[in-house]
Amino acid sequence: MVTAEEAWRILGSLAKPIGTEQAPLGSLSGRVLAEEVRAESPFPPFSRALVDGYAVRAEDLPGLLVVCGSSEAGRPFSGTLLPKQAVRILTGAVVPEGATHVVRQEEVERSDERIRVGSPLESLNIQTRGEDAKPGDLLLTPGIRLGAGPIGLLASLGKSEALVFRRLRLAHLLSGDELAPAGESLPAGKIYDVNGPMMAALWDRGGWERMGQRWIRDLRVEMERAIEEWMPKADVLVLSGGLGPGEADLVSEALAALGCAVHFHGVEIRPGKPFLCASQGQTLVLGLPGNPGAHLALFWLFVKPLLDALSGMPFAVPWQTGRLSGDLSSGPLPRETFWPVTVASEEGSIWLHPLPWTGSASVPVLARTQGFARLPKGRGRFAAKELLAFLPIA
Ligand SMILES: Nc1nc2c(c(=O)[nH]1)N[C@H]1C(S)=C(S)[C@@H](COP(=O)(O)OP(=O)(O)OC[C@H]3O[C@@H](n4cnc5c(N)ncnc54)[C@H](O)[C@@H]3O)O[C@H]1N2
Ligand code: MOO
Repeated sequence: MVTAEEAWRILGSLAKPIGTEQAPLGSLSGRVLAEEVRAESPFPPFSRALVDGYAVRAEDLPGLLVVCGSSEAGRPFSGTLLPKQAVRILTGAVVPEGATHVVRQEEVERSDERIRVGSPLESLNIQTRGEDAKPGDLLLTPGIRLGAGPIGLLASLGKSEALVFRRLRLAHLLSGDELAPAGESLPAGKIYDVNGPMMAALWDRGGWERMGQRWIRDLRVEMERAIEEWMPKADVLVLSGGLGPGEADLVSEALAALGCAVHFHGVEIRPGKPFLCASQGQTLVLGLPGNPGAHLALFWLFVKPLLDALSGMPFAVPWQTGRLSGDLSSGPLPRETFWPVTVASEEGSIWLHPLPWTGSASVPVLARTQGFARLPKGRGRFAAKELLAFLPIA
C-alpha cells in the first residue's frame, strides 16, 4: 500500500511522452504541440490600415490634399505618397510608402478628388510591419493543447502542419460476470455496466484514441488472454474491477502470470483503495476498482494527469481551494478521502457543497459531482467555511 503522494510520484516518473508525428492544420484541434514555433518573417508582413479612410503624411496637416489613388486589401497602391497627396485606403490594405497615418473617412471632408483633414491626428490607425512578431520570436511552446487560438496563429504563419505528440491509444477491459449491457432486461443478480460508458465519455473528451472496450468473464485465464492481446496494441490498458482480495479478484494473478512489473497495488485513499499500476515494456496497466465512484474519482485524481503527461503535457493535478458551504461530518476517516462536492463561485469565493455520500458503490451522486474535496485521514468533522483543497472535474 502506498500513499496518494507516493502514487503521484510513481505515476509522474512513468509518464514519458510516447512519440511525435506531423499532423495537418485541419486536424490539430485537441492535439498537444511537440515543437517550438517561432516567427520566420515579420507579422504582419506589411504595414496595414486598421480603418477605412485615407493614408496621409502628418507634415501636410492640417490642409487640403489631393487623392491620387487607392489601396485596397490585396491590391496595394504602387507609388509613393508625395507632399499634399492622400491615398484612399481600406481596412487591411498596404499603407503606401511615405504615408505616416491613416485618417478615418468620418474625420475628413471630401469633395471630388480632394479631402480636407484637420490636425492633430490622434492615432496612427496603422498596424506596422513586424508589430506582432519579428523573425525568431517564440510564439508557441511545446506541451500546450492546441485550441482555436494557437491554430489560428499557426495559420497566420502559413503553416500547413505542425509536430504534435502521437495520440494515446487506450483500451478498457471490464471484468464482472454481473454486468449486463444497457437496453437489455436485467436478470436477477445482474447490474448494468456503468464504468464502460462513463470511461468512454471521459476518453472522448480528452482527445485520446479509444482502441477498444471489452468485457471479460471473471476467469483468470480470460483476464490473462485479454491483457496479453491488448498489451501490444495499447499505450495504456485500463482494467475495471477484479482487484479486491476476493476469489474473483483476478488482476494481480493475471499480471503476475504475464510477468508484468507491479509498481503499486493499493493506495491509502477512499475511494479507490485497490488502485493498481503495472507495466510491461512501454505499456502501462492501470487497475481501477469496479465501484463506479472509485472509477470516476481515480480517473480525475490519477489517470488523467498520467494520460496528459504521456500525451506531452506536464504531470499535474490541478488542485484549487474552496470553503465548505456547510458542516461535513462522518465517522473518523480511515484513509485520506476525496469527498464528492458541488462547486459554486460567489462574491469572489469558491464554495464547496458536500454531497451526501455513502461510498464508492453509489452512482446517483456521480451525476451531481463537480469536484472532490481532499480530506485528511483521521478527522471526522469539518466545519462550514473551512478552507479545503479540491480537484474540480470538468
Ligand atoms: N474483504 C475485503 N473486501 C473488499 C475490500 C477489502 O479491502 N477487503 N475492498 C473493497 C473496496 S474499497 C473496493 S473498491 C472493492 C474493489 O473491488 P474490485 O476492484 O475487485 O471490483 P469488483 O469486485 O469487480 O466490483 C466492485 C463493485 O463494483 C461493481 N462493478 C464492477 N464493475 C462495474 C461496472 N462496469 N459497472 C458498474 N458497477 C460495476 C460490482 O458489481 C461490485 O458491486 O472491493 C471491496 N471489497
Ligand atoms: O476503494 Mo473502494 O473504492 O474505497 O470503495
